[in-house]
Amino acid sequence: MSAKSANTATPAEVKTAVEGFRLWPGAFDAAAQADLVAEVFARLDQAPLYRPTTPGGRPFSVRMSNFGPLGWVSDHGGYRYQATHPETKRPWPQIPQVLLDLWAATVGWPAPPDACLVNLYREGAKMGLHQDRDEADLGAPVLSVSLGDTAMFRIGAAEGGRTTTLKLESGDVCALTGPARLARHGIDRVLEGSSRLIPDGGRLNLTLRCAGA
Ligand SMILES: O=C(O)CCC(=O)C(=O)O
Ligand SMILES: [Fe+2]
Repeated sequence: MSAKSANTATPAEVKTAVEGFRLWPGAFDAAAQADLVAEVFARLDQAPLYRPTTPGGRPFSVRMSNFGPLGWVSDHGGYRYQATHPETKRPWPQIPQVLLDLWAATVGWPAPPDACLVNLYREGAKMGLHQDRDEADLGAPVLSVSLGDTAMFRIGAAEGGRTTTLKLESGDVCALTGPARLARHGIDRVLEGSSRLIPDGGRLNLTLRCAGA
């Protein structure tokens, strides 16, 4: 299915080496990317980016916030979803409509997402290989939008074994579905300065999930 709602000239889904890992390169055109970045930063005024820590107490290199009824957080209490920002204690802002439309146009899951994690990568930030498994229903897909600097994304099967690396560029959309829902994945590095989309530079990643029951 095309991601027409993302304001594009019918982006095509491309085949990848990992079954269930779906990729729509250039799903957002330049104008749609700029609109989305503006919408995201306006919402971040209400829910500022912050640097979470791992349950063991190490700060993430990525700065984070969330939109939607539930937001992913991490601290000494573990990984979980909660309805409020850990620092401001306020509810997260709403998920932008364009992202809800994108979800409906791509992954075809009957329920809308209730969580949108916002990741900002700057100054060498990266994300180690991991699985997304803090959601109540691990059958629901995970959909992610890349904006700004290009990322080197690594992905491999849930069980382990060899991994594949591919570039995620600004405007690309990808999804972990079906057999790839629990795929191990991470961001090895971000190619600093490869895009001028984000004010003050960097890479923004928006990840939509069905987190609650
Ligand atoms: O930044 C990305 O593209 C991946 C982010 C991710 O895997 C996560 O937040 O769980
Ligand atoms: Fe992830």
